[in-house]
Amino acid sequence: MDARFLGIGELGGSPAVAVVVDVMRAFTVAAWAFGQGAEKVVLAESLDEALALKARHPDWVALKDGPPAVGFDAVNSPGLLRSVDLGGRTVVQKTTAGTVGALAVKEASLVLCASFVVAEATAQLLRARGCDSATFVVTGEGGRAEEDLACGQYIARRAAGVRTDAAEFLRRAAESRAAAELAEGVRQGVHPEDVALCLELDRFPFAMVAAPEDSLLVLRPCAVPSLVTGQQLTDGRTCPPRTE
Ligand SMILES: O=C(O)[C@H](CS(=O)(=O)O)OP(=O)(O)O
Ligand SMILES: [Mg+2]
Repeated sequence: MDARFLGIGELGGSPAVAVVVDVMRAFTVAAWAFGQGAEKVVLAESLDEALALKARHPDWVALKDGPPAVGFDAVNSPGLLRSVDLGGRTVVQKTTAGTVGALAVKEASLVLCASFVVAEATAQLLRARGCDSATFVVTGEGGRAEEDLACGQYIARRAAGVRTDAAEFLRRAAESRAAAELAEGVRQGVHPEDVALCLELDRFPFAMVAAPEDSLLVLRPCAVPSLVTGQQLTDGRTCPPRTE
């Protein structure tokens, strides 16, 4: 696979195929939202847009990073979200890096949002769609976040069909600045198990596809049936149709 690894500010236009990586924590959290039954995750452009969507749809679950805030129902923490029943709900997510990265490539014909918990499913979807090139958006730290780079590199190798031991990639993520900040309480809205949950390889059997719907960018799970992982989608949700 011809894989490029770019920060959000380095993109210079939408690629054809984009894999937007945010391990800590946006796309680990989005995967947990689907694991907890959410129907879709709307990726909001701003905190104001998230609040406006919540006002228009009071049953939606508004989620942001950082500390809890008035008007929002949840924070960007897998450890906190995993005890919330989201069956059939719509989540609106706004974070500092992950959601911004996805919106930056919303014109791409295929946008996958990824982290270690959906790594193999993401790689399998890239293979199934015949993607021989992809741009991996390293969302953290201006494109230098080690946890996002390691995860993107691991997915690229798996998408190319290269048998790869994940241990070294997970070690790099575990030793990243983001992991240290989460462990040391520098970041807010954190559960003690967040780092461990972000390093859980292939926890979920689905990839996550973002596509425009009614002028919003909407993330949905895309089940990869051959994968047996810790948790299955139980309600028959499938991939959105191929658009390219
Ligand atoms: O919630 C997170 O871990 C970060 C927020 S920050 O980097 O601590 O400001 O957001 P994300 O978009 O998930 O990287
Ligand atoms: Mg991040």
